[in-house]
Amino acid sequence: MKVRHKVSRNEDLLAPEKAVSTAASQVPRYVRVNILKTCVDDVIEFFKRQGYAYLGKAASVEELKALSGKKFLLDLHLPELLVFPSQTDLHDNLLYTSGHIILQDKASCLPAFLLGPVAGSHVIDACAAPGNKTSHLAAILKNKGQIFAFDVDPKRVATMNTLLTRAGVTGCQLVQQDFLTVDPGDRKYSRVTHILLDPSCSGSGMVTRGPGEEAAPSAERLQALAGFQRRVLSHALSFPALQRLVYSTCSLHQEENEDVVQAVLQEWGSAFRLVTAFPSWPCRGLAAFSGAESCLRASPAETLTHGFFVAVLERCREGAAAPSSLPAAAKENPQPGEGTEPGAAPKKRKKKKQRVKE
Ligand SMILES: C[S@@+](CC[C@H](N)C(=O)[O-])C[C@H]1O[C@@H](n2cnc3c(N)ncnc32)[C@H](O)[C@@H]1O
Repeated sequence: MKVRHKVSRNEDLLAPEKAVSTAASQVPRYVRVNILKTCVDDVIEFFKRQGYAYLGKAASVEELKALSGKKFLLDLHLPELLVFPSQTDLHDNLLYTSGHIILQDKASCLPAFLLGPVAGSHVIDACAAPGNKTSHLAAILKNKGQIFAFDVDPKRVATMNTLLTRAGVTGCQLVQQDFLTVDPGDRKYSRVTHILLDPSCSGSGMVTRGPGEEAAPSAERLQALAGFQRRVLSHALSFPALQRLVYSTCSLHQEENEDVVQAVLQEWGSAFRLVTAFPSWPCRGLAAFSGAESCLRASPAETLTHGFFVAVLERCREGAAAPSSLPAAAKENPQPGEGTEPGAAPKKRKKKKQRVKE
C-alpha cells in the first residue's frame, strides 16, 4: 500500500485517494524503453509483432490524446518513451516482466532526463524508492559511474532492490537511511556532482485509474511536508562537489513546490540559481516569485501526464557564463533529430547530419 501511495509512514495513508476525472482518464500509458537491456527500435518491432500499429514520432500532444485501439507513438519530448492509449495494460507483457520496458508516467521521466549526468558521474538519488527514477538515471549513465541511492523505508528499499535487479542496473549503492543523516563531508561523496531529489509529498498530482474521493491535504499536513522538503533540499545543496540538482514532486501545491525552491534559494544566497528546465515545455512554474517560470509543471489537462513539478538548480560560479538549461548528458549525446535543447527545434546544419547512436 505504502509503495503504491508513495509514502513512507502508515499515517500518510490516511490521505484520501483522488477521484477519476475526465482529464485523468485521458492520460496515456507511457512506456520507457530501458536502454540498459534493449533499444527503442527493437521494442517497436516487438510491439508490431504483437499486433500494434506504430504511428511514428508524435508531433503534438493532441496526437497523443487521439490515440486509440492497438496503436502507439514515439513521444514528442522524450527520446526513449513510447505512448499507448490510456487503457493499455502491459503489466503481464514479457518486455515488462523482464525489465526491458518500465511503465513510468512521462512527467516522472523528466527529473532524471533533466538532471542528465554524463556517463561516469557520481550521482545521489536522495529519496529513491521504489526506484523508477534511479533506473532511469542508471540508463542515462549507461551503468557507468556511481549512484548512491537512499530511502528511509525498509519495505520500499526491498521493492527497489527487485526493480533495479530486473532493470539490469549496476553501479548503484542502495542504502536504507534517512538522507538527512547522510554526511556531505564523507569522502565517499566527494565526487557527487548531481543530485536527484524527489521527496515525499502530498501526491496531490497523482491521478488514479480507480474510483475514489478527491480531497485536499490539510494545512497542517502541507506545512509538515513543506518543512521536510525545505530541510532535505537544503541538505542536498550542502554536498561540496554538487553542480546540478533536480527537485521534483508529484504535488500540485505551491507550498511544496515553488515556495520550497524560493525559500531554499534565499537561504543559500548567491550560491545556487534556477536554470530554465526544458524551455520548450508548455507548462511553467506558478508566478510565486521572480524566475519561478524557470520551473516546470505538468498536468493531465495540459501535458497529458500526472500532475508534477520540476526545478533544476545549478551552482553559480563566479564569472561563469549564463547557466545552460541543457543537461550535460544531452549535450554529449544529442538524440537524433534533436536540437541543442530538449524539445527545441532541430538546428540546421551545413555539414552532413551526424547521427549519434545511443
Ligand atoms: C516520492 S517517493 C520517491 C519515488 C522515487 N523517486 C521513484 O521515482 O521511484 C519519496 C520517497 O522518499 C522516501 N523518504 C521519505 N523521507 C525520507 C528521508 N528522510 N530520507 C530518505 N528517504 C526518504 C520515502 O520512503 C519515499 O520512498
